[in-house]
Amino acid sequence: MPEAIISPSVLASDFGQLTAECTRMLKGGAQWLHMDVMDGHFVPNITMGAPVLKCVHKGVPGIFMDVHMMVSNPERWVDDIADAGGALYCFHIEAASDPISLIHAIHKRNMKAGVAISPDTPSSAITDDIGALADMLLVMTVYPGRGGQKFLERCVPKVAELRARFPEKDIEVDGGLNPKTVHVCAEAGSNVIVAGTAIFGADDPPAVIQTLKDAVNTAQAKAQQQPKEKNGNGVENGH
Ligand SMILES: O=C(CO)[C@H](O)[C@H](O)COP(=O)(O)O
Repeated sequence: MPEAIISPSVLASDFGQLTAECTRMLKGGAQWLHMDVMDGHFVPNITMGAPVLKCVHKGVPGIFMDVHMMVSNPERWVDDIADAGGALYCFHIEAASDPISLIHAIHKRNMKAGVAISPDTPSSAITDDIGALADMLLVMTVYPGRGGQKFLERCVPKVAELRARFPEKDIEVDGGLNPKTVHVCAEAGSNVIVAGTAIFGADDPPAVIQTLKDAVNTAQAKAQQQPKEKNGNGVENGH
């Protein structure tokens, strides 16, 4: 099973202290930082772009920037984000005209490729060839555009559908995640947890990071222990 990864969303950070905020999260046990890039077209908000990411990359040695591109024309920014030090380039399937070519372009720049689906997009939009080529699949559990929204539990079945089709891939969830809502996502098969408000707004962010990580590890251990489905004769299927 892919490892539990916590990726705090910088949308909930103090943007005036972005480098220090990212460093604080890594020291607190986070492995990735979720960098929310919004262009005012794909979503009704503007955050930051490659110039800011470049400064963060320079100021935070070893950072893994999990860059979530909430932009139209995601093809346009691959080189800029790669040059800025992006480690993972996640684009929205709704915004991409040729997802396969885009994934190849991302890989060519030595970044991992992520494919995101918004709440109203079915998991089937990630076709077998796209899912097989991507490194990470992102199921949004809020409408992209701003932090602090209510978790949409109706999106969780899509996590289970994707986990069944792609057992080895990283599957990320993003939006309204906290120590209460994480469990349904982890049990459905998500291993990469994005949380903004719940981590940056906490009195003890390292404790929240650990709680989220524990939820994934516990769900994975439970899934591995579950006895295989048995047929009417008490014999395990497949034997
Ligand atoms: O991509 C996002 C919104 O578009 C944010 O990453 C997401 O909403 C996380 O914030 P929070 O944990 O506060 O819900």
